[in-house]
Amino acid sequence: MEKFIIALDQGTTSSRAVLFNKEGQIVGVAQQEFRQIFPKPGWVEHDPMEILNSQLAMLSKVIDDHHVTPKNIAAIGITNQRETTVVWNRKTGRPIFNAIVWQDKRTAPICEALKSQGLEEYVRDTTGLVIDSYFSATKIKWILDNVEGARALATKGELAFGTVDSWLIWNMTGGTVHATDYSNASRTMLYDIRRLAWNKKLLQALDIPGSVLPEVKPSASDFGIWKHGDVEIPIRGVAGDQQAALFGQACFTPGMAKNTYGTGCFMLLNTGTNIQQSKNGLITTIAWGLDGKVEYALEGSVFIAGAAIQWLRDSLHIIDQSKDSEYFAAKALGVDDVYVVPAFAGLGAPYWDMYARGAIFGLTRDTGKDHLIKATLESLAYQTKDILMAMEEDAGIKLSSLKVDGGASANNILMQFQADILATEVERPEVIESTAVGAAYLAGIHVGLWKKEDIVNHRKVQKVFNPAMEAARRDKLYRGWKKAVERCKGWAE
Ligand SMILES: Nc1ncnc2c1ncn2[C@@H]1O[C@H](COP(=O)(O)OP(=O)(O)O)[C@@H](O)[C@H]1O
Ligand SMILES: O=P(O)(O)OC[C@H](O)CO
Repeated sequence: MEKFIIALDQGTTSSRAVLFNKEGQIVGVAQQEFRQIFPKPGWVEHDPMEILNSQLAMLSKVIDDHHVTPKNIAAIGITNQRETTVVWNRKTGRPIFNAIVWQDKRTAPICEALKSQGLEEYVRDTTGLVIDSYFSATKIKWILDNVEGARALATKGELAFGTVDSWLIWNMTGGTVHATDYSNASRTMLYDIRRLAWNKKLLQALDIPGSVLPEVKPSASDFGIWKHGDVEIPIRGVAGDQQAALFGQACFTPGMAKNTYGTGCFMLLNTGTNIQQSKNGLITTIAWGLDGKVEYALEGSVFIAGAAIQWLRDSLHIIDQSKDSEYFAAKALGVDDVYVVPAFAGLGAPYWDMYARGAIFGLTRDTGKDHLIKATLESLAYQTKDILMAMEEDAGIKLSSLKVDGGASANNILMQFQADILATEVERPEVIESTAVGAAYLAGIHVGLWKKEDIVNHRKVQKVFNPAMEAARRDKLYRGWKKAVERCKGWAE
């Protein structure tokens, strides 16, 4: 009997369901974008019901489109935009507020209060993170403090918090399972990544009752059953999207790294069972819990990457589709004077500046749309260079090749510029949906369909981009970028 696995990839801008056959090949994809809500400058929200409905619609669509008999689907794996915070009423099942998205900056004052209590080192040691509005903790507090009646309900144990994986699991299991996995828990700024437990001191500091929290499980384990009519499919794999991509790129051993170009850009380096702390502005995160152990990664998180291309499309209306950026940027090749710093949501690693804001530099009378598009694309590569330099210094290694994936890695001009500006080979696999691959394999491994090593055998390289830029030009360009970043810092303070 033909067996399938479905990965649900709930990203920042779209919900995708990806159907894999037993050979680990993608045989179907259903995808739907959903609304980005920007109520105030610096605020970013999603409607949790839109997240849920679009994700379930894509799950049903991929099954229907490919005429798969549901009983042939061995398991579902879930991977998700991380940190994004949903709080819902356990009795009604309804969210009490919109999801506060990872990019949202409204909780910067709560972060400042934590810093002034001298908690920075404690947070780093315990959770592996820096104090920043990026993570879930301060978003939960904001909802409890600002939604009428929320705190009273929370105190009575009637509210549940979840990252998007938990929200989907809760709904798919009819409100019977309130759970997450280690990789997602490690993004809340409430989870002790050494002791593998929720941290009481941080919960107290933020006045968050422990009763709202989900159970934390290994990334390949039993997350309940999706019942839909007479269809029953087990949910057996869960991981945050960036950790899932690390898994999907088969970065199983310490020293292996990948960089995913989605809405943001996230480079993760496997550090095995070693909890490595960064001296250069990176964070420490749980990669996954598998085979009875937890493994860790160093991460460089860039907040705005593909989102900057969407800004060209949706706000400036100078491209119709993201992929058109390649065509227009090609027309401006050789013109290097313009820089776009897309600090629309502050700056993440290695700068961690919640008050930085975006800017365009180097405009002259002849600057046109093509230059702006090229500079925006290049900003993804410059931000990646910032991260790679920090990571190589932290880990004391020199990457010979960077494994890339995610939507924007399809862009050849960007990938060539990436290789040039890093002076490092860039390797793009045939399947750039590594996130979905990772989630599918976590589920497939748990139901015995695959072994970890199968990913290595199934993974194929599609193209290698070799660095071709002269060192002098590369250094000059990167100096320009650093200068531009300096001028964006602290803008909204
Ligand atoms: N050819 C392309 N060139 C540049 N950016 C692209 C291209 N294709 C997609 N993108 C960008 O990549 C992002 C989508 O990638 P995806 O991996 O689906 O992200 P997410 O999981 O965050 O929703 C969007 O922000 C889009 O603007
Ligand atoms: O939506 P993506 O794929 O850019 O991922 C978002 C990250 O998980 C945020 O930490």
